[in-house]
Amino acid sequence: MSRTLELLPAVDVRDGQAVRLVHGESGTETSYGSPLEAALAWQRAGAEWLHLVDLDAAFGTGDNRALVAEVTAAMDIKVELSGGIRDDATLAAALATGCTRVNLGTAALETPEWVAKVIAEHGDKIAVGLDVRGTTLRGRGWTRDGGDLYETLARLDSEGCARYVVTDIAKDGTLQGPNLELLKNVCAATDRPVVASGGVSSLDDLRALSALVPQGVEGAIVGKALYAKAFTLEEALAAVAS
Ligand SMILES: O=C(O)c1ccccc1N[C@@H]1O[C@H](COP(=O)(O)O)[C@@H](O)[C@H]1O
Repeated sequence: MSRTLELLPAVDVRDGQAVRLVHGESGTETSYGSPLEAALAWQRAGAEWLHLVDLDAAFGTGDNRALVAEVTAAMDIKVELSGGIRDDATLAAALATGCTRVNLGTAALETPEWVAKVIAEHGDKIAVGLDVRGTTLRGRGWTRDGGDLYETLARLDSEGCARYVVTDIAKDGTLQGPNLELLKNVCAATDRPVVASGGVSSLDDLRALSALVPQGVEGAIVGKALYAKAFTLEEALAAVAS
């Protein structure tokens, strides 16, 4: 039986607001109001997952931890939590929200021993976000280079990482379509499931990502396209179901 592409509508939180960025650059925010209202709207529309990001924690400009915990607690659906999860304390706080899994970015680049340890301890509750420009990973709010994509992928595979969330920074927030070549290359390099992030602009993009499910693309994060009303979440769910 062929699997259906999972859709993860995104709620990125900056300074208490749901926002979208362009290329993940601080200062490019468009605000979309209450994160809780946005998350509840995606849940009402039929989402099975929420991709929830604390952008202040990712950028190191503070955090929205209490709000992110409040949103997670209000959800009946699965939540993937990202942003600023870099040590025992921030990981414990993230897992204590009741989220389904967390997504580690910077930590996988800067503290690989700690990441290997928490992968061993928490299994598939840990995903690693591979945020790339070309094939160079970026951390600390995507402001610093963090090594080669494929070397890091091989290391994380050997440590038992359960899943990767792959973001093409050049596409993120741009409505230019996902980087299908990058996703195919990552899927060819690992047998772990891959969640695609960045660039989704149309239902055809979602159909193109669905065609990569047999190669290992498990899901797709959808952000700007939903907020810009390029399509509704109901339409997106129908498109990947057919
Ligand atoms: O999602 C974004 O738009 C984004 C932009 C800039 C930086 C990070 C962003 N999101 C996610 O944050 C985590 C990384 O956080 P950290 O490095 O672990 O603190 C990762 O999931 C990014 O995709």
